[in-house]
Amino acid sequence: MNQGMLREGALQGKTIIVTGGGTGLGKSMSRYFLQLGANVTICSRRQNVLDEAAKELMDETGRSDGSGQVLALACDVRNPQEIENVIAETVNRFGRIDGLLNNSAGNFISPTERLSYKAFDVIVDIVLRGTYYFTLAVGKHWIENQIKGTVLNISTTYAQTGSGYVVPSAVAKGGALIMTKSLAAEWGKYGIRLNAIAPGPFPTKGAWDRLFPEPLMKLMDPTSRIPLKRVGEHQELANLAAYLLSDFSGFVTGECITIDGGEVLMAGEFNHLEQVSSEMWDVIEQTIKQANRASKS
Ligand SMILES: CCCCCCCCCCC/C=C/C(=O)SCCNC(=O)CCNC(=O)[C@H](O)C(C)(C)COP(=O)(O)OP(=O)(O)OC[C@H]1O[C@@H](n2cnc3c(N)ncnc32)[C@H](O)[C@@H]1OP(=O)(O)O
Ligand SMILES: NC(=O)C1=CN([C@@H]2O[C@H](COP(=O)(O)OP(=O)(O)OC[C@H]3O[C@@H](n4cnc5c(N)ncnc54)[C@H](OP(=O)(O)O)[C@@H]3O)[C@@H](O)[C@H]2O)C=CC1
Repeated sequence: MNQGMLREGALQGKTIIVTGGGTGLGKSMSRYFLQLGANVTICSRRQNVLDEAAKELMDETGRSDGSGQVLALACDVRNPQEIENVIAETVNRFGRIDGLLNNSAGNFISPTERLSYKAFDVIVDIVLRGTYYFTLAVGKHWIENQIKGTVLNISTTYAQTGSGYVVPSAVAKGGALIMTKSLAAEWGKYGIRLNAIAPGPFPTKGAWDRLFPEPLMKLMDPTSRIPLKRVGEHQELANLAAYLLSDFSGFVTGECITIDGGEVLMAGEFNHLEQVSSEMWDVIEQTIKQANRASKS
């Protein structure tokens, strides 16, 4: 489904900060927020990437009524001063902040025993510390100014199950998910909501270069493990993100919604039996029935 879900203007008057908004899924979600009338600040480490993305997004979605504007600010989410600068510049430009989308991440696949100490730190610092720092800074701003803001954290399905070969990411995403739920309980009294999305595979250059590189691609088809037999479309994720950042989800908080074509369900012990042919099922059925009869005699 490659279509926008919410009605036109559904995010009009809102300002949303999107970390990692210059590439991949962050850029796709930002595009949809702009189409729905939100002002969006995109931020990440590389100003040139952000500037290019901002131009592309404005060319595609540009509106003449003053809404749907993009601000591109360099910010390393590991640096609290740079985060505070993004908040100040966003308020200065758009007057307010209503939503924070923590989407920035670092990740790569590797057997854990091959990792250095620094390799763990770099991922945990971007994903867990960065998400906490940005949420804390924006949360303080909202509490001080009595704003009922909304945080949306991009998680992963393995934040709940764990996964080998991406241990630093699993640890960091797992921590960020527990932070989402913990703060949803604590800050509910301020009207602040926090939710998360756990996407399955959605092709992006950033993820594919580091998680599904050429040598692996030759070995496996990632869709074979997915009950719906396909990867996600960016608009499908953008629809869910826009809903969770909009007022339509006003009673949803502390939730993590999985959007993965059923991939996590494959943990079920018998799900791999789809490889068994119809003829083989005939044999299996007869064998079981024979055993049933034998147990009655
Ligand atoms: C099997 C089928 C799968 C299909 C695909 C499905 C995917 C679905 C699920 C995925 C869920 C999550 C996805 C994501 O998070 S995608 C996001 C990916 N995007 C990014 O990572 C963007 C930003 N990343 C980066 O900038 C870099 O990758 C990095 C995180 C490494 C940070 O860069 P930086 O320049 O700061 O760091 P260094 O290059 O200096 O590296 C730091 C240490 O890490 C070590 N390192 C780096 N890469 C590897 C590697 N491949 N293996 C082992 N170690 C590595 C590096 O050596 C440094 O350590 P040392 O200084 O001690 O050597
Ligand atoms: N694609 C997929 O299949 C899946 C993705 N996800 C999640 O979706 C999100 C987006 O990933 P995706 O679009 O695929 O990959 P990208 O690599 O395109 O996105 C990662 C973004 O994070 C930014 N970033 C990295 N380090 C920092 C930092 N220190 N400070 C600020 N920004 C930083 C990068 O920008 P820059 O380099 O300029 O700093 C980049 O824009 C991530 O949270 C990822 O974990 C989850 C499940 C599946």
